[in-house]
Amino acid sequence: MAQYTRVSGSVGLITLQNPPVNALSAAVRQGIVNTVQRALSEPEVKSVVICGQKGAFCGGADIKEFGTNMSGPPLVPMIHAIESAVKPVVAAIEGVALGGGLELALGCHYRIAHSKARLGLPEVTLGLLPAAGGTQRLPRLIGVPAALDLITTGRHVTATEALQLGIVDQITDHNTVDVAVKFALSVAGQSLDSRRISSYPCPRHSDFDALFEAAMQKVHQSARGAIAPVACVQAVRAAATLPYSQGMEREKELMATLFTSGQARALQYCFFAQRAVGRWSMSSGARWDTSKPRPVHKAAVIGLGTMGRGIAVALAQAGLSVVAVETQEKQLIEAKQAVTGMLERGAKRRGVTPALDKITYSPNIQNVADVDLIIEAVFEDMALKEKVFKQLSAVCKPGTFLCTNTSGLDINRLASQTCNPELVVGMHFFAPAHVMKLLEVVYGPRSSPHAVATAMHLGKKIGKVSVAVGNCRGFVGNRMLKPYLEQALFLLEEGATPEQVDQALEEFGFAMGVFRMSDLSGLDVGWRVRKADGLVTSDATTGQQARIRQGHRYSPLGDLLCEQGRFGQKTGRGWYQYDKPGSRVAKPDPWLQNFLEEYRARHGLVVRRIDHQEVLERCLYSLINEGFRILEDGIAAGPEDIDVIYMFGYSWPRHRGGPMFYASMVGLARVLERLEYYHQAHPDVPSLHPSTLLRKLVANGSPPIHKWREVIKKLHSQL
Ligand SMILES: CC/C=C\C/C=C/C(=O)SCCNC(=O)CCNC(=O)[C@H](O)C(C)(C)COP(=O)(O)OP(=O)(O)OC[C@H]1O[C@@H](n2cnc3c(N)ncnc32)[C@H](O)[C@@H]1OP(=O)(O)O
Repeated sequence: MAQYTRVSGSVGLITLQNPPVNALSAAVRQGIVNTVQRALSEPEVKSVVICGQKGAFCGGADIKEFGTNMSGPPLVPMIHAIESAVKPVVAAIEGVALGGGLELALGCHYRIAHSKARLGLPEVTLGLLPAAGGTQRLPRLIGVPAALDLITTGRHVTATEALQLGIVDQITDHNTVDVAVKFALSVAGQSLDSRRISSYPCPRHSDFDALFEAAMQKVHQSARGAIAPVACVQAVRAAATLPYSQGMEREKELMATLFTSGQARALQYCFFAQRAVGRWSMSSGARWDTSKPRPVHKAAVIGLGTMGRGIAVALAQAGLSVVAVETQEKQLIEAKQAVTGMLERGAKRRGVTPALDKITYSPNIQNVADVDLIIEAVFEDMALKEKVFKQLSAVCKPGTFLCTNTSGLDINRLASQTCNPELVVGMHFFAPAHVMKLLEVVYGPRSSPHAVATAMHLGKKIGKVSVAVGNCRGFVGNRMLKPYLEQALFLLEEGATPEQVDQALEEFGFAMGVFRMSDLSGLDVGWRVRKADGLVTSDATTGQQARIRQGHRYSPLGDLLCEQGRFGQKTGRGWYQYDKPGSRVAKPDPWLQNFLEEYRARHGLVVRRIDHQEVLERCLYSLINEGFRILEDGIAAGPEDIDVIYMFGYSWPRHRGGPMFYASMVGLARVLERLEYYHQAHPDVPSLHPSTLLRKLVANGSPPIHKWREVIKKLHSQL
């Protein structure tokens, strides 16, 4: 809807009304068309102001309408009618002007923004392009390089940057609508010839060919197979090289190909999935809307290794007071230096003062006595963590939440070391902890809803996308990673090379293939865990028996590399070779080739040709299969939780919508059929055995992903 009022005698004020962000639904578009017509037809009205209700101008097209048969007036002629108006139209921008919202503002003759407003064309992040004239008007207004940057990245700009770029004409700290009305009165009757952006020539550039070639190269490098950024460059190129009307035709054509693409569906699913995870629930039935977080003003971090340092930085940057504890004197000094550097670099990037005074460093665990919440980040060793939890429980004030940054150990066991197990939750950060957006908040059987609510709330405060998950080995992310890594090793045994496996996964869209990623994380990390689990030793050294553990197929390849001191990038050798320890450029290693050949010969393994399809199916479907088991076990509340974890923590390509969404796109029947096929070929690999939930979903006619929760509920009620 849009409301129309006449203010100051001669200004028609149009207010978009569709809370919370005044998205351009069919009703809002119809409202704009009607009210603009009315304002233009009333002789008393000399100028018009468009604003949004409740402090938000407009969050763009209504994403919920995409995929439906969109009725109501289309955006392009609506904006054209505003631009062609003979009375000045002023956009009063408060809050956000994003996507179609900014395109609407670009159709107005003047734009006045509040100093706190944010503007942008984020359509690319939804697999689309700004197809309401945004790709044609913005380059004409601010030049091709700046428009390319905004349209291909989708980044939001502040009002100040928008003013510098020339997107807005004025910014104000006062009531934006009042300022806009006053301005509208002052420009009433003036010529609008120079105010219609579509009539501007696109600013020339010394070498358009080179500029667009560089832009295309840049998006190809960063897009990892996403098609929208490429279409954005093509559309801006049309603005630079064609008359406006032909440019609009090109924009429409390109949008048509994007609009119906699977990538747009995936990215729009991601948008809503990211918001859905905030509405968390626990398997006990406790939920986000009935569980109140407790305030956290002061926090402590125990253990200042890589993770602890990142966590301390993330907390301090969000304005919390932090006690950073490291009992090893030398480590404490090094950590202080490192954290100071991280805070200074971060502050420089963001143009703020570094939050150095927010952190106090201490070698003494007793100094956490007055904090509200503690995050333990000591070495990943159960005995050590148990000891620390016991100590913490004795020294902290009543009500202090005790969190652990374990990546997979049992939360319940740690909770049982404390006097108040209901205050214990996992906060699983991802490295580097001050950069990576994902936080798994892990609840054990005794964690209280308040503890979960507090950790989720804190996660949001420090800028993380937090997902609440249940307690099991590896939680959601690392539990699903296990079969994926396992398949990659089996593929090497059967004849593939690390380069081949990585290439297939990188072409799929992962930032790094499994072997390059393992080299980066350090091969010794998993080795230590496998040793603790008693998996590394075997009575046999050759033949099939040497590759069986606890009754199932096991590949000792990773263990053998570690025994050679090949821990990955940090030692200069792993699945690849590197120029020197710490170098990042991975090169195929002839040593590894020989090693694999000898290994296969020793174990009587027959090499065969493995294609990309098999690599993808075995690695991804086994991971997805585990995802179904996680849903079955109630460890994740819904597929969105898993998908968000994989997109934000494991570089799963966003344009494929997360592993569970991807499975729904491939077709559940197809995933089931391929898992059955591979399980028949490898009956000693349980992770290839299709899960009950997958079978149930297929038996139920493979319902769309938003209906899976119903099937899961039914399944749980049958158990
Ligand atoms: C046919 C097409 C022709 C022309 C091309 C035009 C295309 C477009 O305009 S595409 C849309 C472009 N706009 C965006 O991408 C903005 C999306 N929204 C956001 O980035 C954020 O929501 C926000 C910055 C506007 C606000 O952030 P925040 O304050 O953190 O709130 P939430 O993100 O939680 O959002 C609150 C609530 O609003 C829903 N919502 C937000 N934007 C839209 C939208 N454009 N359409 C529909 N719904 C929207 C969001 O889902 C939340 O709802 P729930 O709480 O129910 O999840």
